Amino acid sequence: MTVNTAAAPQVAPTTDHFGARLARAVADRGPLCVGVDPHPGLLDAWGLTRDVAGVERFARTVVEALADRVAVLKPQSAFFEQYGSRGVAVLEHVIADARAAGALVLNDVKRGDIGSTVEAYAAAYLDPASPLCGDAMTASPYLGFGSLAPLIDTAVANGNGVFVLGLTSNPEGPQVQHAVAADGRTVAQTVLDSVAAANAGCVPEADGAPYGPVGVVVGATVGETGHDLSRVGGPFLAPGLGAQGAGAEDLRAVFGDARRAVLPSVSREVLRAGPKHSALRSAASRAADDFAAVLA
Ligand SMILES: O=c1ccn([C@@H]2O[C@H](COP(=O)(O)O)[C@@H](O)[C@H]2O)c(=O)[nH]1
Repeated sequence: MTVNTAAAPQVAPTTDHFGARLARAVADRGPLCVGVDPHPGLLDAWGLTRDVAGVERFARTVVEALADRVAVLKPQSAFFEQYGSRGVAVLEHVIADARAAGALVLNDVKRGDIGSTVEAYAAAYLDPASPLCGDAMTASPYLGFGSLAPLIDTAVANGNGVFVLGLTSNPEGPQVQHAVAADGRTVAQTVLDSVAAANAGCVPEADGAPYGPVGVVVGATVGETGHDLSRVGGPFLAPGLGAQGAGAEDLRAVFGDARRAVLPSVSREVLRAGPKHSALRSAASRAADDFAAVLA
């Protein structure tokens, strides 16, 4: 199936769509997304070694503590890739174990390239034949939104999702994302509008899914930017909470009425409570309560 990102992709009728799975997970568990980011500093703090064994112990602990209770786990691929093939093998287990325990897995890989290469990324992260396949992945639209068509196509065909970088949480983001394109829109607004077009018609009424398969990353740190978030039709991933300085109230300022579709995402804020399962669970539960008051 070929997806024209300017028009609505055809939805495979027999698939359990990402939007429907996400809606169920959020209804059962709340919208919190917790990152699995085995930072070297966190390995030290947990008394683990800075090697693949330490990363494996760390990631296994996070999955054991949280995969049966949070809606989404988001492994940060970079922290696994830095250990080469053995690190990637750990990531494969994290994905399988987290999904088996009921969490949706969002692979934070931020991939983007020319379309023919993007096809291979789609096969790696969105096709169930791959051991790295999760429920969704992050993607960079800065080779042009249309270059992501193979990702969206593969996601839709397999009932998975893609989260496209829109307004990232880092201070350097606005240099590119706030730049004004020839038609007067910012680069970020063109991304938001392209996501809206890709999602249009992709919300299968029968599933009652409130989300299309294409989400957007909008950092909780970005403040009121004047971008129109109202027509996206997919979920928002909101990193930048906790360690990067944003708090629950920032979600209201950044997302306004769109905040009901937000998945607040925290990594270090929860992970530094470890390694005890009970402490990780308490930290995740505190964060969830904090955000719920604003997102309800
Ligand atoms: O705009 C973005 C996109 C992705 N991230 C990723 O989220 C986590 C944030 O970690 P914290 O410890 O909660 O700061 C990390 O994996 C980033 O690569 C982001 O921060 N901002």
